[in-house]
Amino acid sequence: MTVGAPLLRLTNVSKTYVGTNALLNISLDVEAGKVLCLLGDNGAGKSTLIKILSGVHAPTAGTIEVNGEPVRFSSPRDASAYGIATVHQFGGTFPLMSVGRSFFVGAEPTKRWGPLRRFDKKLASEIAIREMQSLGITGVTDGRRLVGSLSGGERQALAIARGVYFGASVLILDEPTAALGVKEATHVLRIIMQARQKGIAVVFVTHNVLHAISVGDHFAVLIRGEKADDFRKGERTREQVTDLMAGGEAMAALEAELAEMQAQAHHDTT
Ligand SMILES: Nc1ncnc2c1ncn2[C@@H]1O[C@H](COP(=O)(O)OP(=O)(O)OP(=O)(O)O)[C@@H](O)[C@H]1O
Repeated sequence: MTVGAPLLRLTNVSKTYVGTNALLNISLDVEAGKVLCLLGDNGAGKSTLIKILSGVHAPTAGTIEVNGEPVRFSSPRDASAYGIATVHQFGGTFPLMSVGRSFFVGAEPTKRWGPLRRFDKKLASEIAIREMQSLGITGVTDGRRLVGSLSGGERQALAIARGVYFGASVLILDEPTAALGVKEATHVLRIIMQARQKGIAVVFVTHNVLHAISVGDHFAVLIRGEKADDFRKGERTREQVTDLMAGGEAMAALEAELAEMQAQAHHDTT
């Protein structure tokens, strides 16, 4: 471990699929107790970056360091052994599993598994419910409920609670607020802040500028696989970020076209 090194550092990371440069020379630092927002429109390379960080894909070029030490993740298990937990968009894919069981599924038996020598459903349920409640989710009181019966926000909370409980130092959240209503999204944003307060590094992947700005400390904007901007809280306005993501010129062209259509409609009715 190198003193002062960021928890996770990417240097000039690129990923090429056949015929596509999905990522080109991405350098990023992920710091403990901070929220790094990864912004980008469809196809910008966000999922590819998540796959690299979570050990699903190896980069074609570039280096990854954890606490200053170069690493190579050859599987998601490798990344998780380094404390990197990834929460996918719908908070996990076990709709027919109980909340209690899904909380412990795939967990490393050596870590917090100790008291559960054989799977103890009652205890697993109690722990899952307690951990969700500690993140302010009070609507789920029975760990026997099926994951599929939880709301989108509750599923996200369950997956985040699980990451926190099993000692993640980096939580990667893939579009955690995308499918949620305003109230639930707000709750998930609050949970992100709680994880940050616990000293966890959060990588919040989103295309929602408002959500990003409300919780982010550090921001990177991806456009067609390249890092188009990298800034800290307060250094850009919401409009500046939205314009950059939408591609300023494309937006101006659309506005001009809409104005013309409106003028035409006005002309037709008079
Ligand atoms: N397995 C693959 N093979 C070939 N090209 C791929 C593959 N996966 C992604 N790509 C391409 O790489 C580019 C980046 O895709 P990626 O899925 O990382 O973007 P994204 O920002 O996550 O988009 P979205 O928000 O739509 O999921 C796109 O042009 C995509 O078509």
